[in-house]
Amino acid sequence: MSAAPADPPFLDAHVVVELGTFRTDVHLACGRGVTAVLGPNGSGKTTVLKALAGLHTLASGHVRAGGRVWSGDGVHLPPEERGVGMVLADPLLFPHLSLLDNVAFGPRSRGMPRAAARARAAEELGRVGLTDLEGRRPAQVSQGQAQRAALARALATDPEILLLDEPLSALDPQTRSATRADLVHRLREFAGATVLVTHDPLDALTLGDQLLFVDDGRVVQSGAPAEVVARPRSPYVAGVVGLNLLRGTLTQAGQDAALARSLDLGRGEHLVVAEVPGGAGPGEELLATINPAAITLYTEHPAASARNLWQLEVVAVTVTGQRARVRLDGPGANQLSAEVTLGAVAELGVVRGARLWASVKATEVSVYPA
Ligand SMILES: Nc1ncnc2c1ncn2[C@@H]1O[C@H](COP(=O)(O)OP(=O)(O)OP(=O)(O)O)[C@@H](O)[C@H]1O
Repeated sequence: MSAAPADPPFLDAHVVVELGTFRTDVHLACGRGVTAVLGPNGSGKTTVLKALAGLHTLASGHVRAGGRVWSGDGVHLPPEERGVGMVLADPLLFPHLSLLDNVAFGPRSRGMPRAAARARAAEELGRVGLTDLEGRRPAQVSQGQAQRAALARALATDPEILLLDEPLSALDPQTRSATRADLVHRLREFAGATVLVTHDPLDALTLGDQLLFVDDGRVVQSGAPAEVVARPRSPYVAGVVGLNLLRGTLTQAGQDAALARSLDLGRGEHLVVAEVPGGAGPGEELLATINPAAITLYTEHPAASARNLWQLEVVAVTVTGQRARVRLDGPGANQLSAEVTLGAVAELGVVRGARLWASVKATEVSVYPA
């Protein structure tokens, strides 16, 4: 008996766009729910959104949504014929219209009679908690309220795909946090697929059902948030989820017993680990993560010799609340980050240029196939 075929993704896209010398080549397969797209500046995130919206023509590939072809096979539907709603960092509301008329503009421009469009707008504003403010103009509401109105406007046209490009980035931290909570609530009720472009790991982890990391126009990793957080596959992804990532090969058996379970990091450096993935053989390439909080710093060579010990230079210190993130550099453990208390910063004299010893226990290293 053969298994029933899986449902095709609600949004299935292979976006190949050429902008001058920059080429984006990204596959997206999204079910209903939120796909969060992360990547460094200039990596192609907005290009993907614009291609989905029909604002860029594909050099090749396709965009299919809700069972229809939007791009590809000789088709290029203009933006207004795609079922997309878009929210950018700037809410871009018409200043001379009330919130109600701003939101009604979408359905009106798609041919809905005025009274019906206003009723639809009122319903959408109610869903983002703005009923009391629907008669106000954009200048008479807060930044967060304006952004919620922009979301209502995007959803008032009943899009199949909702595209959000850094929707919270222009908000101050407190408004951002409240608006993020509103967004989580509203998106849960949205029946289509949402593609959210963001730089903020918290946005991605709280809103995303799946994460897609893009670098230099390519997907470098995708998966469920828990999977990505546990097993980052590139330094960029590891940085976003706050882990150190090292790559090495499993040491050949039969060498020094102390190094029996270790990764050869190159340049004569080894990382001793407690466990290796089942079935991994000598010479196999592996990835290893280390939580910055698991790294201990010393000013002198510690007496109790931890197996993983490096002498490194402090290249940056950043403070968040009661803890400091210390970026260290040196041979064998390039760009290692440690997280220590502010007390330790004072005690150890952690300043840029200081040379410190950093150690991590083998049991604190998590190893998985590269
Ligand atoms: N119209 C254009 N013509 C030529 N190159 C462009 C054009 N638009 C964007 N680019 C280039 O394409 C690359 C990707 O841009 P894109 O805006 O998609 O990046 P992004 O990941 O959204 O960046 P950011 O996080 O900074 O918003 C960049 O190198 C950018 O300079």
